[in-house]
Amino acid sequence: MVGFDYDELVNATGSFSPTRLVGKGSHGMVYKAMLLNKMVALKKPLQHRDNHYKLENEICVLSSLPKNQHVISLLGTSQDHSNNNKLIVMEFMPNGSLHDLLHLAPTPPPWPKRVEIFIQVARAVQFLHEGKPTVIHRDIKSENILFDSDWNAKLADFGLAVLFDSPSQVSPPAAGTIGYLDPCYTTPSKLSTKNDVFSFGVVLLEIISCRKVIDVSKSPASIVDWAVALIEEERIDEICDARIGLPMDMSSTIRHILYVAASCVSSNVENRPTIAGILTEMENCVIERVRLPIWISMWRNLVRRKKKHIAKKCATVLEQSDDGVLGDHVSSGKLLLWQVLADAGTE
Ligand SMILES: Nc1ncnc2c1ncn2[C@@H]1O[C@H](COP(=O)(O)OP(=O)(O)OP(=O)(O)O)[C@@H](O)[C@H]1O
Repeated sequence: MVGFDYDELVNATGSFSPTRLVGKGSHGMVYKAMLLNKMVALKKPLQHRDNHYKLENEICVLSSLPKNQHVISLLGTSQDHSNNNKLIVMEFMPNGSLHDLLHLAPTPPPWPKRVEIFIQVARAVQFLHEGKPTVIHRDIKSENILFDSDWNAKLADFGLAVLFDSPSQVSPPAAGTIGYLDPCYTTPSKLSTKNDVFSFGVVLLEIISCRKVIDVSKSPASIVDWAVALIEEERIDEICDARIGLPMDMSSTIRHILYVAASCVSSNVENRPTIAGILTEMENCVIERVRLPIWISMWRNLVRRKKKHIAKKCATVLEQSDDGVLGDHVSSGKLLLWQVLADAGTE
């Protein structure tokens, strides 16, 4: 890991100028800066002792991870020798967060993009849960899913993450963000990968509905209570973001993903799937969807050929018929048939 010169970072951010500020969390401010001809993001903790611990923890977890395309990359750190303040230098994510995309962007994301995001975030979580040691993120939420320049999703903010070596290790106090936090995670001993699975399920519901995870103007206020009741009653359409129509060929995929989400947020921890199980389910239903257009096009070809065949037969009969006997009826019938033939040829 690179150790950056603190003064160089101060310079690169214009002394932490507000014009370079790209985000603010409850623990730190994030600035963009040009370093070695590359745009990077710098995280500076807010002045509170706990925030420095969180930053140290984030450095410790991120530096223990191998590179992954769906997890934010740590580029280095820096230390202000006058007060021991640390800074994190990480890759810059220019396209904002999933939270902004869902709740602030003028145009809602199309359904195939939403499915791509589910899978990319699931891959990030799988990488953490199946690594050695296992990492439990503890703060999976739409604000912590950021987009790179190609709109690939990456999981960020490892301030609360835990390196989970064995179930007997001393766990930190339960923590997370209200709305995403597993209600079963009430004591340190309840820490498990299933806490992340719960939060991931909430993110799935948020992506599909674009509803705020806690909306006090609605009843029920919690997205989980609202969506699970609708899923149980098979009222799937009412959950889907109404600003953008759900294409027919996507409806079974989204239905399937809603079932996955419902199992992730199950109040019985044992009933929740592992992230590997979730990923297999999601990838299977995407493969189904990709297969569908092949069947549709085969079916359409068959219909087109039949239409052409029937139209040609009718045309021959009409050619052979005596226009004089049937008069205008035949002429308009021919016209109609040529229209059918033309349609069959161009469809
Ligand atoms: N690498 C990055 N590139 C661009 N923007 C970023 C980057 N990292 C963070 N941000 C922006 O800064 C915001 C705050 O960052 P982050 O969530 O890491 O701070 P935090 O104080 O730990 O947050 P929390 O309140 O969740 O604890 C993010 O929501 C995002 O908008």
